[in-house]
Amino acid sequence: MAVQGLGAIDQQYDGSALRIGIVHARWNKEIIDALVAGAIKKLKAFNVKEENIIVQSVPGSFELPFASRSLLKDENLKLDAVIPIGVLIKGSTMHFEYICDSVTHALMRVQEETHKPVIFGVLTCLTEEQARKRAGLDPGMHNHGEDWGAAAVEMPLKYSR
Ligand SMILES: Nc1c(NC[C@H](O)[C@H](O)[C@H](O)CO)[nH]c(=O)[nH]c1=O
Ligand SMILES: CC(=O)[C@@H](O)COP(=O)(O)O
Repeated sequence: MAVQGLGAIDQQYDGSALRIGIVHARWNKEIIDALVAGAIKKLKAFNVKEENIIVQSVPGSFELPFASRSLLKDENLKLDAVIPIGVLIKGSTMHFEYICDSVTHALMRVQEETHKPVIFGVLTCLTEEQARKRAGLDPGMHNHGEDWGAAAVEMPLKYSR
């Protein structure tokens, strides 16, 4: 079993001045909703204000890079980081592999182009069971959305402000 969860938090972070975007896909809604809730729960635990958490949705994970870049470049939003959230579950074709690979690389490019943290919130699962466990919907693992919320606070406070 892979080591679970973030490494221990290395210092106390105060996210009260941060503005964080969450953009989520609409595929696999029950799992997505749990991951988004986990991310928001952790953002608030780090004092990020509810009004400073901007949540939007896109059709699927393939649209996450475009939306993430648009949110980060939106001068009206003034986001410090974005958490793209998607759940990709292997089907019967190679569609899964191509989306996983392209979205992963595209999200990294958004980070490099915008110089703002893009937290990797995409589950790339072979089964629905794997995805449900990683959203905390079934026992055995924690809600990975909480990890992503914590990372979205740490990174801009450490590197972007
Ligand atoms: N199969 C999954 C998809 N597929 C849809 C694509 O992400 C994209 O929206 C479509 O190809 C139009 O461009 N998306 C997920 O998020 N999860 C899946 O399991
Ligand atoms: C991740 C996907 O695109 C996948 O769920 C689509 O299923 P299929 O490969 O059977 O078309």
